[in-house]
Amino acid sequence: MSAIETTGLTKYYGDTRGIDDLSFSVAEGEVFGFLGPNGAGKTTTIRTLLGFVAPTGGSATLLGRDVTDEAALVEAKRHVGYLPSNPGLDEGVTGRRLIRYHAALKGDERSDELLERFDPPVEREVGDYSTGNKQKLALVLAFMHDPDLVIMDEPTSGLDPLMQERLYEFIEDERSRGTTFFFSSHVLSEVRKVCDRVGIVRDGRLVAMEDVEELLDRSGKRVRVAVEEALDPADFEIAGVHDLDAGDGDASFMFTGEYDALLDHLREYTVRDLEIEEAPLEDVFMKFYDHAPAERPASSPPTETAASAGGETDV
Ligand SMILES: Nc1ncnc2c1ncn2[C@@H]1O[C@H](COP(=O)(O)OP(=O)(O)OP(=O)(O)O)[C@@H](O)[C@H]1O
Repeated sequence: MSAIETTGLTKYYGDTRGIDDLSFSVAEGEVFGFLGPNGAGKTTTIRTLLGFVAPTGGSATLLGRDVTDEAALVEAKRHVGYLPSNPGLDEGVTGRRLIRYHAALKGDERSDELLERFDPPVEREVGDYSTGNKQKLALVLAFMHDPDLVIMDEPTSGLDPLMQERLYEFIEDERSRGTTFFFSSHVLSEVRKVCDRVGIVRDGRLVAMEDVEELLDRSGKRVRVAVEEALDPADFEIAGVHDLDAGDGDASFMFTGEYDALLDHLREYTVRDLEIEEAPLEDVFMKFYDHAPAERPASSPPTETAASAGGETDV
């Protein structure tokens, strides 16, 4: 069984396209990153998966249960954690009180451990919390019932670098316990760090689905070389050289060829400096953002009228 499965999932808000014809699956135990520029449809996908808005077309299952079937969705959500991008927490109560409330709703398997890990100031009223502290409390609430699948909408927004690192470590630990993650992001470095696979959405459509390691392997390495001699582009007519920028005594390019051939070639020069590094993720992903073909025109009309949105509640 897939943790998440969508088939032709579509959501229009009136005439405005949210997502169109999304089909993908997330395997159990996988950490899946859902990437795309602003307005691409990431939040709409998450809200549709969680039943906060009804799809206009297509279907989706969470942990094998149809998200448009209310009873099935309630059952699925007992095993699902959700971290919204702006957790709308009740501001007039203490963090401790909210934790107790959530414990009564969905159970509490591990709030003590999570509080130790994320350390939000639980004795204070949530209204006095900083954005980062709200996010820490939201993390405790999202994980306290020990969910099998966790859906997170831009989880690191609002966290300082130290807390971001702590969250990445936590995701790693959870992954080794078999928890499945689906999270949206536009922070490319975090995708590199924690995701097994990424789906890239643009203008409401899925434009790529990639294994992160394979994607980086295929993209090759960035090479920078400085030599004593003057250089021109003809000096780098070697198989596997792309995006060449050759200056007077230095050159930089993407390389997908054989290293031996490159090193043999460089031996003809007096090399002053040589750097070979992983392709910058920005370059790798931007081509999907900018050039990937959309399957249909951006303004194609919905086939059915938008269904009414359900109320948004935490799970
Ligand atoms: N409630 C709504 N009513 C009307 N249009 C909406 C609504 N929510 C989203 N949209 C539209 O749907 C499209 C997808 O928006 P969505 O918020 O899902 O994108 P996103 O990828 O999450 O963007 P961001 O990274 O900026 O959060 C956008 O054109 C947006 O304007």
